[in-house]
Amino acid sequence: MIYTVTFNPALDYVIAVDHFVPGQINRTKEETMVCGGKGINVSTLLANLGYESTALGFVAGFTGEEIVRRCQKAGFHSDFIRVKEGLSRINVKMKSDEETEINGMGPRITEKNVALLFEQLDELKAEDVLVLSGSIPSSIGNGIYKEIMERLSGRGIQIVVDAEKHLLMEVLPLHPFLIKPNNHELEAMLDRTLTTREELLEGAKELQARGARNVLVSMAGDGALLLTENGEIYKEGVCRGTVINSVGAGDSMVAGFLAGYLKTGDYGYALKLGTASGGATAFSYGIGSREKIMELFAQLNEK
Ligand SMILES: Nc1ncnc2c1ncn2[C@@H]1O[C@H](COP(=O)(O)OP(=O)(O)OP(=O)(O)O)[C@@H](O)[C@H]1O
Ligand SMILES: O=P(O)(O)OC[C@@]1(O)O[C@H](CO)[C@@H](O)[C@@H]1O
Repeated sequence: MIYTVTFNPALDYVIAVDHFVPGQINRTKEETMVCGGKGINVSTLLANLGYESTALGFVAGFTGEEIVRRCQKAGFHSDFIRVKEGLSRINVKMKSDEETEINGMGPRITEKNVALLFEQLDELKAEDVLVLSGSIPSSIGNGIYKEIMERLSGRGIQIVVDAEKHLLMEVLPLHPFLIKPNNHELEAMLDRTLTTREELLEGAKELQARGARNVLVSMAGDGALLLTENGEIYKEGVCRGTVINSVGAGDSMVAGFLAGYLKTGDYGYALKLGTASGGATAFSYGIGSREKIMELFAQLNEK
């Protein structure tokens, strides 16, 4: 079974505004609400591709109940812990001349809540896959991903981590199966500018030297490169299409990559399916559909 953990799920309010001007009243010309949070996005795309997964994490209030309802509708299992106070966040994703995001803080998670999550994670079995992704609410220490990985260490569980700088840096010595920083996150982790593909590859090698098994570096409209644990290097461009909103493209890439790898064990195939999945989401409101992913996957194989 694949499990995803989203510490801070969200409803993503995705809007389009013509030429957004700060400090003034702006009006939307399009708006939609989708279920979000990185792990939930991974579960959604996996479900679109026909893969079963269970989404774990914390929800609160009426927004939390709506997230649970939407997860059910999207066709994957969820077993969220209900936090008594506060509200799951509503994150604003605005497409205008530039893409702007305002992400909420989310509810306060207590130690008792975290203990319940640990009980759930203790049930995982060898061969299960665990995806840890997204930010951690300020009420929980930043060491939580490391703590989870230490707790599960030696049990044969493949762990994928997609998170920002410190969260990711800390887990490298615990040998995550896959990490997927984007180029900006890689720069932030290594504290230097990485402009060329060669520089990005050097950066990926550094993260591998610190313990990551496979390093997938995504570069939005410039594609992605993969450094595998066998030392192979794969590069992939992007699919053709019109960008609607790229929020969740990275999560979709992780999900597509996982689905492709679990199906074939072939890294090149996994990267292609990840690329098609990232593209499908960038070209959609919300997470890409199976139909769109397959159309883009065929496009990549034309080359
Ligand atoms: N503008 C685009 N055109 C085509 N494909 C795209 C575009 N943006 C993203 N993708 C696809 O999605 C993949 C992941 O995108 P990106 O690097 O933006 O991830 P990310 O920064 O983690 O995204 P997010 O945090 O929004 O989920 C890219 O490697 C590419 O295959
Ligand atoms: O605040 P975090 O947890 O870092 O990111 C949350 C988020 O921006 O990530 C997803 C896209 O990757 C969105 O669905 C969601 O709103």
